[in-house]
Amino acid sequence: MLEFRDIKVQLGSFRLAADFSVESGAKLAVVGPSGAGKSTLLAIAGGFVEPYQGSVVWRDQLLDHLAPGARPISFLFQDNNLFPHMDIARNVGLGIRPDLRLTRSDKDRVAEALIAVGLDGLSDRKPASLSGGQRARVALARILVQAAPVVLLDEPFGALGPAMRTEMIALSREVGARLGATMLMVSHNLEDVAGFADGVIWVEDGVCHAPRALDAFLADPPEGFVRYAGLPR
Ligand SMILES: Nc1ncnc2c1ncn2[C@@H]1O[C@H](COP(=O)(O)OP(=O)(O)OP(=O)(O)O)[C@@H](O)[C@H]1O
Repeated sequence: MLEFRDIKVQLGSFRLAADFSVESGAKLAVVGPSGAGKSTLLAIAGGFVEPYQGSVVWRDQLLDHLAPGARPISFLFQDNNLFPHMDIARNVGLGIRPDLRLTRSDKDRVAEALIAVGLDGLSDRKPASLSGGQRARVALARILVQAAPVVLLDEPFGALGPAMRTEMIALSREVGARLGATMLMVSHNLEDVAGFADGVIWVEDGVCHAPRALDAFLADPPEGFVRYAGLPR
């Protein structure tokens, strides 16, 4: 279980509270108006934003004093975080060892991950020579080799067209299933949310609300979501 235990943060005049837990293996969408604090919630879990109160807990272990790199968490951002001067295999290998001193078995893992995301045969290419969708696959291959039990995705496929986004959402779920990972994805795209998530964390007015099952959330959404999504009342 991933717990946000009575968390409170303040960034300038912006305040955010979170007090709930996420079941292991859950796939949740983090949804809310622009500026509500969705990215901030992920940053709290990742250790990039420090709460002035409360704790982040993973499987009963307090993460508060761990640096971001020491937490059991992988991140996927829209820019995919790829290094332009390194080929695809090295970009993925960084997920195993940042100094890239890869053993034979590490290299095998990289090759397997590239096959799993559909990039077999492209390991020597540089990111600039790939399409946006292929770059997203590289980032997902890195998530696979990192094998962290928690994966946080912040509007990861916002720059892709609709069909490619749908494909990448499905692949993300597949990657998550292979790892048995707990996943939180920030998205403004309700089709992506429906394709990805079993549940929703609604963020509004300084509060990250406890996850609710997607069906229950959509059947009885908060008033703010009705406005946000432009749903008929
Ligand atoms: N380092 C910071 N210092 C001051 N304010 C900050 C800082 N980081 C974020 N904020 C503020 O916190 C609020 C929440 O930002 P956040 O990026 O979490 O929102 P979001 O819901 O992810 O928005 P969007 O959907 O537009 O990406 C915003 O008002 C933002 O300006």
